[in-house]
Amino acid sequence: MKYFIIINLFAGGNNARKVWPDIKARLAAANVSYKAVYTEYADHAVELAEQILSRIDATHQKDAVIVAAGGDGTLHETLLGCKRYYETHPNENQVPISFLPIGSGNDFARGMKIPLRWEKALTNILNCKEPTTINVGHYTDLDNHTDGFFTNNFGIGFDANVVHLANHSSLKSNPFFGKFSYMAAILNVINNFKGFYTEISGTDLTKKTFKNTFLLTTTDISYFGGGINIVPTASALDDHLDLVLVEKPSIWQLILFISMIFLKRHLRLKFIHHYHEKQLFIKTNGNRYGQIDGEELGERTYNLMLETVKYPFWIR
Ligand SMILES: Nc1ncnc2c1ncn2[C@@H]1O[C@H](COP(=O)(O)OP(=O)(O)OP(=O)(O)O)[C@@H](O)[C@H]1O
Repeated sequence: MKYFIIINLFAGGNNARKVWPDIKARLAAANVSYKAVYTEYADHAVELAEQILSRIDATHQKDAVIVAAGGDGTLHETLLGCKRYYETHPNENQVPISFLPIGSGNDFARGMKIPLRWEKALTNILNCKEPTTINVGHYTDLDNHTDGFFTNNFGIGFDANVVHLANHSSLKSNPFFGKFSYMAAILNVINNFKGFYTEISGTDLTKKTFKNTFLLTTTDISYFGGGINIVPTASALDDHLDLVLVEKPSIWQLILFISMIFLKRHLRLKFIHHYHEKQLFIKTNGNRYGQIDGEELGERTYNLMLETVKYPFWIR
């Protein structure tokens, strides 16, 4: 096999930069044929994946693997680049994507049971013999006719507000307080969050409306937010998506919600709604923050159709 590695050295708060020399040494020791390319700016992995695919000739498409080495954001961008390439080259064999989790959250690795230690994850990649087809998330914005993909989740509301605030917090770049930026953002959002109106419907779900939505996450895997087991039964191996909608809780309900997450019983709470659907429609009012696979989407309104589409992965 020939491995094309897209590495984000900034992933995991520079963890990737620290472990990369060891990864290269391991690849050299195992006499692995690979080519590494480095992301130089945000979204660069999209372009790098497209460039790699455009340079692999037809005879080598069956022996090639693209490895996203970094966090969930690097994997997200790599998938987007591959999907965009095959939109214009639909008759080519799809080169599988693999994931070496050396980022911070690594939710995709948790969800797909990819070892979180890079040594083990790399061994699995090198021992893998065939691709596994995964059902990744696909969304279409019904207002402006754009679309995109996600390996993990598409969140509107609480989680997206936290990602936004933490990313723009002055604490984040502080060497000592940086690690508290998410905690500070969570407390801030809990204090100031205003619930929003949502309409949802699905393949087997007639329209439901909620006046005071707090968290609205469509997930393809069981984890979100860097290790929170939001839907323990969710799986990217089936062709369904799971939607979790939390109505704005009181402080006591919030404490109950958090405690029940640890017991994996939070989906039974009456202010939490869980749907497992092949296709979902989501409409919200007013400008709201969104996040996809932990990457900020900015503030906007949403009129979405979500479903899964298939892509080969090189993971087991
Ligand atoms: N050279 C670069 N300079 C600045 N940002 C970069 C660069 N390369 C990649 N990025 C951006 O870094 C961001 C975070 O990357 P990534 O998600 O891989 O790591 P992480 O945030 O540590 O991990 P996780 O998402 O699993 O928590 C992505 O938005 C990506 O676009």
